[in-house]
Amino acid sequence: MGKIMLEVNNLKTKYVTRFNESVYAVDGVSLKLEEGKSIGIAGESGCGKSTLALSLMGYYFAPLHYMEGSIIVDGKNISEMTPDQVRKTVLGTEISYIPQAAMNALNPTQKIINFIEDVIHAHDPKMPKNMIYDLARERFEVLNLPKEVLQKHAVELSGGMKQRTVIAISTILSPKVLIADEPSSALDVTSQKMVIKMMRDLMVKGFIKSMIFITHELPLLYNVTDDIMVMYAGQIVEKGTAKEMVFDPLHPYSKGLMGSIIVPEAGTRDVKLTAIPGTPPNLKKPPAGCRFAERCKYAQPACKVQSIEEMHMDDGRMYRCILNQNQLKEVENHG
Ligand SMILES: Nc1ncnc2c1ncn2[C@@H]1O[C@H](COP(=O)(O)OP(=O)(O)OP(=O)(O)O)[C@@H](O)[C@H]1O
Repeated sequence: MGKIMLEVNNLKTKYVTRFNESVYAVDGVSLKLEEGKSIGIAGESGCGKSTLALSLMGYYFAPLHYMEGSIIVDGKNISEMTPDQVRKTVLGTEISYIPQAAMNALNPTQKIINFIEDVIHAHDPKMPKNMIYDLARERFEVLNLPKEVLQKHAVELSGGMKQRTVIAISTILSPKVLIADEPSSALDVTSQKMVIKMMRDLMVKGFIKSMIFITHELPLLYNVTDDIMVMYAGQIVEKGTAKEMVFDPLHPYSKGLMGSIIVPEAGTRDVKLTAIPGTPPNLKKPPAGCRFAERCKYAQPACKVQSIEEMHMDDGRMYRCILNQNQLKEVENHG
């Protein structure tokens, strides 16, 4: 096993709304990410992926609140740091986050090099301009961006270039963990894959140490991340290698998620277009039993009352269901 870059144990976070209601958006998430590895996190809209990304940085501001659990980045526990400590000692260097639609958030009045200078100077106020240029050019090369882009404004760039520029800015301090939330959803599928592969190249070249990608599209992660976790209603319901998860999902929700997605590349998998009926539960009052039970065609009476623990298998896979694979097959065949 390689060095652990990120270890998360039983992390729970919630939003507190202005009506003082709690939304339990991340409820007991654990994960381990090794140096040189990537994890993809997939799930439907509203299942807590973005909240998990925000929570992993340990940077909590109302309405998001930390409840319990630990986040350890390269041996350092960041879960109990103040936002100010996190800003100074974690963001950019330990963990860097590319939020959804980040490419549209670039201030149009600034040149690209200015963004890069700002990020570097927040961390190292004395770094001279020529060194900043060198660092920027190095990243740009891996990301296939001409150095002229450094002198341009965001509005002058195409969508793909803007996306790659955002990645260059976010990784300029060589973070140990890069978290990218739907890093490329505004692009076509081929460009999306390209963007994700470029991030991988950054990791291979040592500019970042590990990565987490968040996406709706589980198959997009195949061939791109090492492992995939499927998230549902604030919990991880399944974890396996990308290949296992795409070709042999175990949890009924992952099976449904695979079936509800059109696969971009022919031959990746036979897919029938069947959306999962129903909607995720309200996270203000999550169900006592399995959170997916209301939508699950395999559900048994016990599923709705009994809390469902993670089931760890000998081969390292995990899924959260009281039925084993034989029992699921049995239900499939005999109802
Ligand atoms: N600021 C907020 N205040 C209260 N509840 C929130 C807030 N932001 C998100 N939520 C709720 O938290 C839950 C998880 O939302 P989150 O955005 O993390 O899901 P997601 O899987 O990232 O969805 P998407 O793929 O659409 O971004 C949802 O029930 C959502 O309504």
